[in-house]
Amino acid sequence: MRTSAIKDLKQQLSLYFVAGTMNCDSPEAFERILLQAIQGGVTAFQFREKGAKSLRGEKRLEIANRAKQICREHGVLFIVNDDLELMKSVDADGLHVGQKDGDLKTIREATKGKILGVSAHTLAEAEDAVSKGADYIGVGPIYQTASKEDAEEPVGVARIKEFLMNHINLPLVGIGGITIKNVSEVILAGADGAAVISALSGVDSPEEASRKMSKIIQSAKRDV
Ligand SMILES: Cc1ncc(COP(=O)(O)OP(=O)(O)O)c(N)n1
Ligand SMILES: Cc1nc(C(=O)O)sc1CCOP(=O)(O)O
Ligand SMILES: [Mg+2]
Repeated sequence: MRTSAIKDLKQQLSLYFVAGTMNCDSPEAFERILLQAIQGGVTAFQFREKGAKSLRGEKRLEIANRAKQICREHGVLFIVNDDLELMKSVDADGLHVGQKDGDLKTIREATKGKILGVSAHTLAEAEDAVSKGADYIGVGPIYQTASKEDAEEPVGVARIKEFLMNHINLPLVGIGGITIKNVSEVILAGADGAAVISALSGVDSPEEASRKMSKIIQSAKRDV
């Protein structure tokens, strides 16, 4: 990736909303929440339709297409979680994979021309992701999270600082337990963005929460 493209991606990942219909009361609520969160300032969205209550088949494809449409209309990056075939079917901007989602070299080959995000919990995983051509890294869980059943132990913002001290220069996105109250700490530690599920999907006003979070992130970025 060119330096200017990395800089653009760092900005585009500032407030990264991750969600699926199972994080909301219904598919209709999912669309409404996504739109409101975008209106408040979300800059990237990851379609993570996963787990027991998630949609399958045609319905899943339909909702993914609608979410992509909403993102495109508002200039928001649209990333698909885990599912390469779905990413291709909806022509998303990219794919996000974790350490257990397959061989990274093969996934990189299959996502040429798309943004590839990779989760890293340790420095060794981050270095591996860099060497295999990831475009950004999701680091976490920064704090305790209730949104992911198989989450690792929290690593704290120290892990972000460790990556930076060891010259991991890709865009870094913190994830896991990030809220309005602690997001500034994540950005001040050096992350380029914050990825959240419950802070935007589990609130009365996703627009207001998103607006507040977005302001805090932009202001913390000026202080780094
Ligand atoms: C931005 C971002 N960072 C990390 C993750 C977690 O990915 P993974 O470890 O593959 O877990 P699942 O989300 O697939 O359950 C993410 N999704 N997004
Ligand atoms: C999807 C996901 N991945 C994580 C990781 O550590 O890789 S933590 C997480 C859940 C984030 O949800 P919330 O913002 O509600 O804590
Ligand atoms: Mg995954």
